[in-house]
Amino acid sequence: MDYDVIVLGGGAAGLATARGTVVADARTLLVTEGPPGGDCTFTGCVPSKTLLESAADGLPFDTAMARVRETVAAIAATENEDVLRAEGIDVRRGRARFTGRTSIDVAGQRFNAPRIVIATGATPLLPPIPGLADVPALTTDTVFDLTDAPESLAVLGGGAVGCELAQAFARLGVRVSLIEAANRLLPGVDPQASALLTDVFRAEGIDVATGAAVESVHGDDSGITLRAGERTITAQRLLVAAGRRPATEGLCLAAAGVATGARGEIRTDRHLATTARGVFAAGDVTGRAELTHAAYAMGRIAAGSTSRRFRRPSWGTPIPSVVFTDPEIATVGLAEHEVTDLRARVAYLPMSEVDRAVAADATAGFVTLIAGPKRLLGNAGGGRLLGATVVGKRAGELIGEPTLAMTSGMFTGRLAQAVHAYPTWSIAIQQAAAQFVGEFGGRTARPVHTPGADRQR
Ligand SMILES: Cc1cc2nc3c(=O)[nH]c(=O)nc-3n(C[C@H](O)[C@H](O)[C@H](O)COP(=O)(O)OP(=O)(O)OC[C@H]3O[C@@H](n4cnc5c(N)ncnc54)[C@H](O)[C@@H]3O)c2cc1C
Ligand SMILES: NC(=O)c1ccc[n+]([C@@H]2O[C@H](COP(=O)([O-])OP(=O)(O)OC[C@H]3O[C@@H](n4cnc5c(N)ncnc54)[C@H](O)[C@@H]3O)[C@@H](O)[C@H]2O)c1
Repeated sequence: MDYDVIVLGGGAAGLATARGTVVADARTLLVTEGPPGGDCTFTGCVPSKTLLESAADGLPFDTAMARVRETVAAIAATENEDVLRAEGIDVRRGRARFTGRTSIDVAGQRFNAPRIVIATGATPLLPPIPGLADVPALTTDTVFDLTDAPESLAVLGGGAVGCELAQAFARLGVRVSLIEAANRLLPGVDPQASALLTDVFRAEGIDVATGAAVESVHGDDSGITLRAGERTITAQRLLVAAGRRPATEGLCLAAAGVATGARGEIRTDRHLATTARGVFAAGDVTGRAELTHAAYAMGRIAAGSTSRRFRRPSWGTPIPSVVFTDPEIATVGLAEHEVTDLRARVAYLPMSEVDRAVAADATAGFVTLIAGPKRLLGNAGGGRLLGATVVGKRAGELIGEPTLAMTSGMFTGRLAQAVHAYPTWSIAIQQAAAQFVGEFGGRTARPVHTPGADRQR
């Protein structure tokens, strides 16, 4: 065999896999069509967060875009082909396809290895909306190449991409319409977070349409018109942010015996093994959690799975998620509307009761912690944490503590017991957790799904 492990795809998942196998002394080949770094570095997290930061700093559009290009280049330089080769990873640029369970082809050259890890990511999804394929729509693959600000932008899809980029473009002076088919923005998060973000967006001048499934699109370079039920939305440019689909096209998965699921995702077990012996998958292509840190975590598991026969690492650790709007929306585990165990309790704390938020005049937001009984111990010590939602200025930083609590399975009351520095934002977690072991500021944890619970807020 040419190598011990071949990794297909050089995004977060592929890089974590290759770095994990090479330190275990496995001869490792990384084949990647795009440059190492993948979606996160070039068309995802890095450009979008730089654009949001630039917009918050009040930079003009062209300066903001220049900062995006500089930041992408700086981060790409930390993981380029030279860096990887210096770490002992063989890198081959090109598109790979399977020719068998242990062999691949890259531009006519064949490589083989007993273990292959598929980490080819995902690509923007263009929904089958009449007319969409005929208009010059932007996606996240192209939007960061803009050099001039459009006068107006219609954003199709109110998920994480749509919300983050709608706010960034609006703050950069673009007239933005945001159109979401579900009855609220970010349909997966706590409904109160969706409502709060909608209010903030509208106050910033974003035209938010929810419950508005786009049914037809037409237009050209000079303008686009979208129809969603009774509504007609026009804008100079259109950004499609309607989700992503696993990138498996042309991989010839059948040649290796790798099966896919209903959404085109590669089917994997908890060790990230596919249906083909010796072939594993990690990252967005598995459809498990489309996040960089999740892709990284999966890459580490896949690397472990390629080298160990027994006690292979498993997927299942709590994965936090942050939407980097202002305010940020950070979640881990369950939101209240997803809880089914009626023994669970909910602690709610509005940011208006957190002194740092008051001092910063940034009280839009809240913390919700959900805790359930521990095995044999019930709710003693506050039970164990099942989930958290934090909405606020630094929510993305605050979600780390609940994630740690869930990962370690510790008593929720420990979050209240640990002394937090005053006046930090993170004290909000301590104040909320205190509600599980007593009363704090007149608040105690309440049962989930209490009739009229919303009125308590
Ligand atoms: C606008 C935007 C913002 C985002 N913001 C965040 C964020 O703030 N935080 C967060 O956690 N996540 C964010 N994400 C999601 C994050 O970018 C992805 O979850 C992550 O990049 C997935 O990594 P991956 O390694 O699975 O795939 P990718 O990064 O997509 O890497 C796949 C690689 O495989 C290569 N490839 C594909 N097919 C082949 C083939 N046949 N042969 C060889 N190579 C191939 C590709 O060229 C690519 O380099 C964002 C996504 C978008 C679009
Ligand atoms: N900060 C972050 O962590 C971050 C940021 C951006 C993206 N991401 C990841 O990237 C992935 C892709 O994000 P996304 O926002 O594109 O996808 P998404 O699936 O989260 O959201 C797409 C939205 O488009 C809506 N939609 C689909 N068809 C529509 C139609 N015809 N009319 C109106 N609305 C329609 C859907 O209802 C959905 O709410 C996500 O899974 C996310 O995990 C993460």
